Order: sequence, then structure tokens, then C-alpha cells
Amino acid sequence: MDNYTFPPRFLDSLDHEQGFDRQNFIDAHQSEPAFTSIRINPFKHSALKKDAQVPWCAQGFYLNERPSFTFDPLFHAGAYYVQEATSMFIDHIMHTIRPDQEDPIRVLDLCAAPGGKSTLLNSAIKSTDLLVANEIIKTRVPILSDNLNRWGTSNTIITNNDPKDFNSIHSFFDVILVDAPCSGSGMFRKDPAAMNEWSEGNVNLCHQRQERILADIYPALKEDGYLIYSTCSYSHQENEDILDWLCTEFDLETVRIPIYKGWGIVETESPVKKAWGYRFYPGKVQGEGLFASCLRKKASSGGLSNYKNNGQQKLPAKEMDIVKGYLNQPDDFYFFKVADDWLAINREHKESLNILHRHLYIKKSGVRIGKLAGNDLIPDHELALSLAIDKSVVLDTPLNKEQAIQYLRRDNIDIQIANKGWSLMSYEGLVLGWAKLLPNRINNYYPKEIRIMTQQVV
Ligand SMILES: C[S@@+](CC[C@H](N)C(=O)[O-])C[C@H]1O[C@@H](n2cnc3c(N)ncnc32)[C@H](O)[C@@H]1O
Repeated sequence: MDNYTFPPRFLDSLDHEQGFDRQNFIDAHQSEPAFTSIRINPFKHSALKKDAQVPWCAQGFYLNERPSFTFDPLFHAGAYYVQEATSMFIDHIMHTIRPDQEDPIRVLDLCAAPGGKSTLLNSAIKSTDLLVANEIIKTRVPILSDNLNRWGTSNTIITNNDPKDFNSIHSFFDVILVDAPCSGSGMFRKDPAAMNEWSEGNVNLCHQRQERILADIYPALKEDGYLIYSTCSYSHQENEDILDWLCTEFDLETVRIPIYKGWGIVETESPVKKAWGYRFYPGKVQGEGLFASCLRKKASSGGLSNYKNNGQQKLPAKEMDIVKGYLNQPDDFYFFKVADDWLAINREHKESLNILHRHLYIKKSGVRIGKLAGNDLIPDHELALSLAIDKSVVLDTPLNKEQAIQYLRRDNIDIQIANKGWSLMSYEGLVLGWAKLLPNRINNYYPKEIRIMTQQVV
């Protein structure tokens, strides 16, 4: 990119940063293309074409060319997520702090939309662990839900809360990720227009907001629990200064994450408390700018709160039997109803769900199975994408690529049908959604909010 003009004072502000090489950084912005990378869904196997491996994430891969993801049915089926390679470092942190199978944990992704790091965390934990994915901005919750629905797991709760709403939930989470809103300089190569927004004043405002968010969420972290903090900014104030502030104001200690020299990641130390941080500079790594760090809450910082849960819905047993019939391992689930909808979440999370319900605004929990009309289930789209569905009890219609795109557009599907009733619509063995097969037509139930609306460029 030839006409790359960094904001005045931006490069000067980085000159003293550890590992910053001005010329190398400028060259990377002017001559290197932004990289395309995907992270595959370990729960949904497919024959995806992958090129080189992202060094710090076993499920991360670079693609030599950027395909049209919108027109790839495997993307809509949740076979992978398109994510910055550097963001995948959070996977390495998760595997470092939790190498073995232990007791179930609760993980919070506080600033979650659109859900890149939530799907990553979801892959890094077990189904007996819980993920709470929170997004403060209401209009950004649907994209977060869509991405997590595609991932297919049933151990996630999505909330729409301000960080301060978590203040009353003491010592609840074992891991909290704060992927904070920031000044965004790490994305300059992908989004040069963002350069016009950069100013020292904005960096300052971001710093203040980051402190507020972290102070609000701190009580919700358990003793011995981990706080992962990341930004896509290069500014010292939003990174190392925040670490110094955290280690001064709270009972937190720094956690060193092992890295290999060949990865090109710069390890930094905050000036006062010597807290470790990890900087990713284009030119040194194949990816965009990122800062990540990990802290641990000291064990002496106050006792664990005990939560009592007495909540139990009275549910009609006959209906429950019908609903259970659609899941693979129904005994692994706790079933509940919200209005007319039947939902299920991994049984271990019943108590957490009831506790969170008292404090937070829950937008989605576990998997929405559908509504009953008499003895028939009107299945929900979430059930189709879920790993929990028992495919042997429903019809499954395999589609070729052209038919899959017709389906994803909610167009008529060009196919002969022999059966009648609700059917999964699949592509290369992965489910895209539901359709109702009728004697002389197919009713397409792909949700209209997420249908493909653009024209394919050939
Ligand atoms: C860097 S983005 C998160 C990206 C996301 N973690 C991912 O990997 O896809 C920061 C998020 O913080 C949210 N946010 C903005 N202001 C916030 C605030 N005051 N408190 C908490 N979150 C905020 C934004 O809406 C945005 O979704």
C-alpha cells in the first residue's frame, strides 16, 4: 500500500516500545499483504483446504488466497471461523494456564462480539466447562449468537450486560477474557481508514474505559483465577500501563507465557510491576497487531462466595419426553422452557444458569430445541446446527454446492424429493438448517436474518 500515511505522532509514540522496529513496521504496512487465516471447528470435521499452520494455535491455518467465505456453505455450517492469526494466541494462553483435564471451569468472554474469541474459547474448553459470552451493545448480540450457534456447542450462555452488572457476582469465573475496546492501531493495515480516527486523546479515553471495565469485572474473578487482557492497539497506555495499574490496584500477579523465538512475538515487561505482555508487530509475525497478557488473582484476596440455587421449573413430563427424543445424549442435559421454547444446556451448568439469571440479562443459553405443537416439534435453527441433535431421528437431505447456496439464499431449491416432513439440509456432511418437505414443494426455513443477500462475483 503506497499511500500509507501514519497519523502524526503515532510512530513517534511507538519508538521507545520494546521490540518496535520503525522501518520494518512501515515496510510491512507498505509492501506485505494482510494475511488470511481461519480457525477450524474441532467439533465439525470437513475436508477444508488449508495451507500453512498458525504456529501458536493447532486449529489455526493461513490460506494463500482469500476465498469468498460468504459463498462457502462450510462457513455457514460452522466448519471454521475467519480470524486474525494473532488473535489465536489466546488459544496458546488457554492451553498454558490449563494444560490438564481438571474440574469444570467457568469462563467469561466479557467483550465478546462478534465472537471470534468466544468460538476459540469454546474450542479450548470441555462441554462440562461453561462459557459466558457477554456483549454490552445490544445490536451486536445477534452476530455473536449466530457465530456461536454455528459452532454447535451447548455449554454457552450469551448475555447483554454492562461490565458493572457483573459486580454483584463475586468469585464466580475461573477465567475472564477482557478483549477490550481500544484505539485499534493494530488494524491499520487491514483498515487504513482507521488511521484518521487515531489521536492521543482517543488513546487516553480508551485507557480510561479499559480501567473502568477491568475494575468492574475484577470481583467476578475467583481466587487463583486468570484474567486474560488483550487489545489490538500498540499504545503503551492501553497495554503495559494497564498491567501496571492492575497489579497496583488489585491482588493480581503476572503470568509468563512460554513463546518460541521463531514465532516473532515480542515479550515485554511493564515498567513498574514487571508484568509480562506479548506484542505482535506486522513484519515480525504473519498477522495484524495485537497485545495479550495474562494475570492471576492471588489466593489471599478474599474467600469464595457460596451460591445457593433453588430454581427449578415444573415441566410437563410428556412434552419433555418428546423433546428429549431429539437429542443424542438427553441425560447429559438440563431441559427448561422460555415462553413456549424448549431449551437444553449441559446438565453441569444448571446451577450457573440460575445464578446468572438473577444478575444478568440472558439472551441465549445452551441450545434452543424448538416449540411443541401437539406432539410435533417445530424445530429451531439452533437445534439443526447443534452437536447435540440426534440425526438418526430426523430426515437429512444432502445438497450439492449450488443447491446449498440456493438454500442459504432462501431461494427455491432445485431438487427432487421423495420424503415428507422436517428435514435437515446438509452440505458435505455438515448441517446448514431446516426445510419442510411437502409433496410438491420445499419450505425453506433458513432464518431470513442471516440469509445470503449479496450476488456472487464470478
Ligand atoms: C475488540 S472488540 C471484541 C472482539 C471480540 N472479542 C472477538 O474476538 O470477536 C471489543 C468489544 O467490546 C465492546 N465494548 C465497547 N464498549 C464497551 C464497554 N464499555 N464495556 C464492555 N465492552 C465494550 C464492543 O462492543 C466490542 O464488541
